[in-house]
Amino acid sequence: MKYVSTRGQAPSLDFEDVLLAGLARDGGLYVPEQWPQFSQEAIEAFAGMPFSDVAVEVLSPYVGEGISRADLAAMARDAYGAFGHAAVTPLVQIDTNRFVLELFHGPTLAFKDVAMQLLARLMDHVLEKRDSRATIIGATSGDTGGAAIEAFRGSKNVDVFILFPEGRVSDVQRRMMTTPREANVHAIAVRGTFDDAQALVKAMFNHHAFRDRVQLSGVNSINWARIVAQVTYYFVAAVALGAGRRPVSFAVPTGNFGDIFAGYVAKRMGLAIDRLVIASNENDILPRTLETGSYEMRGVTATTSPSMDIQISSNFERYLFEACGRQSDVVRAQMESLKQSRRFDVGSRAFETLKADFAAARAGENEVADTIRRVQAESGYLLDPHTACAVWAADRAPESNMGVPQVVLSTAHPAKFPDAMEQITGMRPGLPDRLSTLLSDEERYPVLDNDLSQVEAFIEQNARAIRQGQV
Ligand SMILES: Cc1ncc(COP(=O)(O)O)c(C=O)c1O
Ligand SMILES: N[C@@H](CCOP(=O)(O)O)C(=O)O
Repeated sequence: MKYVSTRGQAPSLDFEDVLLAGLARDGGLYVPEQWPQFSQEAIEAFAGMPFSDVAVEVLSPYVGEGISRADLAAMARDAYGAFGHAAVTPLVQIDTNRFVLELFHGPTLAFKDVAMQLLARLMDHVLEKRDSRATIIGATSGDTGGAAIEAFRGSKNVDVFILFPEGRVSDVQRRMMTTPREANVHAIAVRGTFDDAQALVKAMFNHHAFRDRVQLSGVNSINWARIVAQVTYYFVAAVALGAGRRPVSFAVPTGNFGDIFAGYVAKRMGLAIDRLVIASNENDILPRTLETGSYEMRGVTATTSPSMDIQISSNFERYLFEACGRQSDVVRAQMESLKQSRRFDVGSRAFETLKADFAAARAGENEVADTIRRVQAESGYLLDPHTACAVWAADRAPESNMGVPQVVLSTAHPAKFPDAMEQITGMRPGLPDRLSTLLSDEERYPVLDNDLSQVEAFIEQNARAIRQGQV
């Protein structure tokens, strides 16, 4: 399988190079040249398979020859073996036709672990094979950072630097990044928003001299491997609810558009998905785009679902590329317009496709709180604020009551947001015993300005690989 850039000006790469590249050299995002197809029989045959076996089936056509099926299977078994639930991503029924897909049974209690645990093993495997090293940078609004630091801590092949917006993540999220003691992992607070941090990451990728000097790699969902590893749970959930015989709908708490794009990929591969519902919090750029056909940035509002406090949804670029018929010059112009004027028009053809592929709704802060309290009162189930946005959106999506099973992706455990949960429910959800010292462990992190040269200098000074002259 070859991968092409959404901006059409970077070389096509195979899976291993895409895995290490992160962002394409023209600033675009890699997508596969074609979408592999599964027949309905092949999809139905996933029923009853262990999660890791479905992951191998889903990833194999994307990975190609470079990594053997046996190695991929061993990495998937290892990645998912340590999850806190035997099903890895269990479904819990909370209403007649409503199911919560719990994606938070990994080490850092958020859906990011599902992809990151496998991604770390894939990267290590490829770097080991090439006798090479990488410097990984990432931006986080709270969860990607902890998942990346957990997955790569102690790795001898990589140094990890995660930028998070100062004061805009929960204490639990911050401490998951700042308390690990391994010398190869670093959390950096940036004076700014997640969008600023993500812009710094992209700027480092686009600064080719720096990129080559430190052998930059990325673990945000700009990295294709992150997306494809998230596709697995759409198949697993849909098959458990009868996929093949009937369609299933999904409501997805959305920020960087990665998780919902993974659902779109599952659909392109043959999974019968009735509705993909984009759920946003007050930072509602995507629902507004679905209404108007115009993507327009506003300031970011801090909410009780901080991981979704995002205006620039990186993976929307992948979707635009598909929706406009893979015209990279159109995407390039849209991204240029976003940079210059903080807006772009989706275009009439892509707008029609967008409205056909997705529904969208925005949950305000009161609606998030009401949803958490209502679902708890009605079913006893405790939603975290991100998942609550998705329940709210699922209730409002057109055609959400057709008798089609509705799966709400639960992207984080409520214990990651104890202050918000206490404020909303009066109860403080506790962390699992294995994290009992998290809130008292010593933290280490610098606070840097939103300034490219300052951040690059910190990375160059602190990457072991660079200091030791190994890259
Ligand atoms: C808990 C949680 N929910 C939802 C999201 C949104 O996911 P995505 O960025 O893939 O749209 C994030 C972060 O991305 C998150 O951490
Ligand atoms: N919500 C995310 C933001 C980054 O998203 P990613 O999926 O592109 O890594 C976070 O928690 O960091």
